[in-house]
Amino acid sequence: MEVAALGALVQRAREHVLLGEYERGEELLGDAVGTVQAQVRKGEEGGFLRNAGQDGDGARDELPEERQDRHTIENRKAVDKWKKTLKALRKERDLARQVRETLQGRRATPRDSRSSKNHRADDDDADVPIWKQQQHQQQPPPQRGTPSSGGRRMTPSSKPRVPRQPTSSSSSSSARRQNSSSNNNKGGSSAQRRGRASGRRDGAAESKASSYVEHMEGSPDIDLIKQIESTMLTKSLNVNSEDIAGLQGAKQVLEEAVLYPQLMPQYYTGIRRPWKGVLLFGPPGTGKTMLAKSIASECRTCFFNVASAALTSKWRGESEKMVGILFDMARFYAPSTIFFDEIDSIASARGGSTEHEASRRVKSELLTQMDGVSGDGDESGSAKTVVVLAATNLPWDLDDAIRRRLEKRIYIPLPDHDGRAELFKIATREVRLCDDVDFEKLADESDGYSGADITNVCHEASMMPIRRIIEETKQEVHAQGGGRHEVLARMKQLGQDEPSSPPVGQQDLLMALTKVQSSVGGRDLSKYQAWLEEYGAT
Ligand SMILES: Nc1ncnc2c1ncn2[C@@H]1O[C@H](COP(=O)(O)OP(=O)(O)OP(=O)(O)O)[C@@H](O)[C@H]1O
Repeated sequence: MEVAALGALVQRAREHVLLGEYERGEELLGDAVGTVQAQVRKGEEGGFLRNAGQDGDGARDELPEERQDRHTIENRKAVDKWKKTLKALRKERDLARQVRETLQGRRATPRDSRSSKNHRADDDDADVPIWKQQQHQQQPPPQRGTPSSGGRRMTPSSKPRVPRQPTSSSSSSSARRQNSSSNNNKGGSSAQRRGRASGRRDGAAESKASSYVEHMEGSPDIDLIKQIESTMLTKSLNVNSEDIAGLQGAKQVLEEAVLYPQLMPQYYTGIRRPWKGVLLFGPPGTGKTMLAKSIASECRTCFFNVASAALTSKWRGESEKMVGILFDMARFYAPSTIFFDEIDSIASARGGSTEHEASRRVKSELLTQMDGVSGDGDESGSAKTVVVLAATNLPWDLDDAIRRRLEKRIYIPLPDHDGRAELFKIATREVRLCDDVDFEKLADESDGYSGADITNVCHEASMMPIRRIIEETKQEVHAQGGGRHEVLARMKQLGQDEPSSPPVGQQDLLMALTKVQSSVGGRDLSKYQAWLEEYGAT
C-alpha cells in the first residue's frame, strides 16, 4: 500500500471503531501496521536515501563522505519516527481487538448464568472487572525469593510505606486555589494534585496493595476509610440493562458518555474528553439508580454508591474528609464510577440563609474533587477514568457550580405506553400468570405511573391469589369448628402439598391498579419539562 494513503487508511479505521465496527477497524489498522513495518524495514536497510530524491538517484556509496554521514543520521531519524508510528498503530489495533473480544465475550455470556445466584464474578476473564484484568496483565511474574502470596509482593528493598493523606478539608482551599490558577491545564493540575498528595503513581494496578484499606494502613483516617470501603464500594455489580424497561435514549447517551470512553480511552482525548459528570434527573422511581448501576456493570468498573446521608457526619470536618477519601479511593481503583444518589441533598445552592457552614465546606470539597477527576484516557491506553454519575428528583435545587460540572444532564421521564407494558412483564417475570393477562391493556390503564409504581402494583397483585387461598382456608376450618391453631396448621400443610404459588390473573392486576395510585403529580412533570428546556444537555 502507498505510504501517502496511510493517513486516510488510519482515519477510516478509526471511523469504523467509533461506529462500533471493531473487526473492520482492526483489519484496516492491521494493514496500516503492515505498511509502516515495511517502511521501518526499508529505513533499516538505508533505503530512504535512494528513494528520497533530493540527493539525486545515485546510490549512497557514490555520495561524498560528509553527505553519507548526514544521510545516515537522517535515515535513523526517519526510522525512529516510523517505529513510533508503528508502536502507536499496534496499540490502537490491539485495543480494537480487545474491545471486540470483550464485547463478543459479553454477548456470549448467557443471561441466565449471569444472573444465577451461584455465579462468581471472576469465574471467567470476561467477567473480571477491567481494573482487575489490568492488574493481572501488569503483574510481573513472581521473582525468585519474592513470595507473592497474600496479594502483596515483598522485595528485599521494600520499606514500610508512609500512608498517603487523602485530600482533606484542611488542604481543600489550597487545592482549589491551585486548581483555579491552572485552569488552562486541568489534566496537569489533577495529576499534580495526585502526585503531590501521594508521591506514588495512580491506580491499584501500580500499587502493591490489593485494596485501598491495605494501601492506607496506618493512616489516622483508617476507620473512615474502612467505613467508606465497606458501605459504598461494590467491586462487581450485576445489573443487566435488559432488566430496565424503555429509556432507550437515556441508555444510548449514557453509553456514549460513560461506556465508550472506558473502552477506548485513546479516542476520548482533547476536545473529545469524556464528560466530567452526568446527571440523571426526573420523577422518583423512574429507574435512575438502576441505569447508573447497569452502565457501571457494563463497564465492569468499581462502583461507589453514595447515599448522601452516608456523607454527613456530626464531627467537624469529617464530611468533607469523607468526600476527599471517596475520590481518592475511586482513583486508586480506577476505572471507577461514583454514583451520588439524591445529590441535591449534599449539593443544593450555596449561600442560602439557612445553609450550614459544614454543608458549604462539603460542597467546596466536592467541586474541587470533581475538577480533579481524570478525564482524558492516558497515552498508555489504560482506562483510568473516574466517572461521576448523579441522580436527583429536584434538579432545580442544585448548586450552579455543581450543575455546570455535571455536563450531561439527562431527563429520565415516566415510562411511555411500551415502557409500561415492558415494566409489567419484567415485574411479573417471577410469578405464574394466568392466560388472560394482557400487558397492553395494563399499559393503557397505568398512564402516569412510574416504574416503581408499576413494581408496587405487581407486588400487590401477586399477593392477591394467596390472600384468596388464606381466606378460603379460614372459612373452611371455621365451618368445621376449628380455631386459629387449626387454621395455621392447615396453611402449613397447604404450603407443603402445593409448593408452587397460585397464578396471578388480569383481574388481580387491575384491582391492584385501583389500590396503588401514581406517585407523581402532573404539576411536577411540567416543572421537570421546564428545567429540561432550560438546563437539559443530552
Ligand atoms: N425503567 C425501569 N425498568 C425496570 N424497573 C424499573 C424501572 N424504573 C423503575 N423501576 C423499578 O422501580 C424501582 C426503583 O427504581 P430506581 O431506584 O432506579 O428509581 P430512581 O429513579 O432512582 O428513584 P428515586 O429517584 O426515588 O431514587 C426499581 O427497583 C425497579 O423495581
